[in-house]
Amino acid sequence: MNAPLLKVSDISKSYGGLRAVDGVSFEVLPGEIFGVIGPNGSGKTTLFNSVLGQITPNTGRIELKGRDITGLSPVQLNRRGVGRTFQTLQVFGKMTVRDNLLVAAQEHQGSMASRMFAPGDSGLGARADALIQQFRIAHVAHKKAGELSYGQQKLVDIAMAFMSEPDLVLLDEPCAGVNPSLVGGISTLLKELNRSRRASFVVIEHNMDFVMDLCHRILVMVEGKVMALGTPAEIRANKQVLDAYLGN
Ligand SMILES: Nc1ncnc2c1ncn2[C@@H]1O[C@H](COP(=O)(O)OP(=O)(O)OP(=O)(O)O)[C@@H](O)[C@H]1O
Repeated sequence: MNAPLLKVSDISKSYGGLRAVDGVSFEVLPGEIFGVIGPNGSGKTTLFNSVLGQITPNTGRIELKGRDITGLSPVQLNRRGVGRTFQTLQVFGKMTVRDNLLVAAQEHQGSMASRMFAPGDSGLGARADALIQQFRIAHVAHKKAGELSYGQQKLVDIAMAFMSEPDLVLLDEPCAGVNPSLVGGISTLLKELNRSRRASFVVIEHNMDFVMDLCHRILVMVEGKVMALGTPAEIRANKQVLDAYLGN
């Protein structure tokens, strides 16, 4: 069996008396698209932010390729091959699409200067151009990102996460606010990136059709705990999960 790419063991995080994440463990395999679903407030984002070094969990251990990465900062994680996207867009509206990609790579390398000055190419132009092709945004590459539709900006946002050539990308609600007609396009793109770059994903998403179609395995969180973990078919057939979603 494949050694896990990401191993999350017994993560807990409390806010006052509230156990937002309560003893969660799971593994993501190389090349896997792993979904995390659950009702609002079930702890998905807190779990994500614990894995990504954005918050410090009270307990637990996180390993990437067998090495302990618990407590590393987002920049340190990025250098080890972990990327992320946020629920809200991170693009800089006044910069062109291509410059957004160059800035993202430079920030991943720890430099903030490119946000204040014109971004240098630093040999990253070819990488940006390849992503622009792959994301089918060549026709808008030299437009200011703020002039694009929300859905197109979302594509730029996702492309930015790939500038550091990550092995693992955590996507926080990639379909939120996106026109339903573009959701299929995002799914196709993620499948393509998974195949062509061997990138693994952890995806938080409320759009159930999207998750069921895209993910190899799905973790269901309820009240900070793991309620179920399995293939889309197993999750669909799980009565406990159906009850949690359909409100009993
Ligand atoms: N910084 C914080 N301070 C206090 N409570 C918090 C904080 N962050 C999250 N919580 C609480 O922790 C619980 C889990 O929140 P979290 O945002 O992780 O859930 P979620 O599953 O991502 O929800 P959603 O689907 O709405 O994004 C919620 O009850 C939330 O109010």
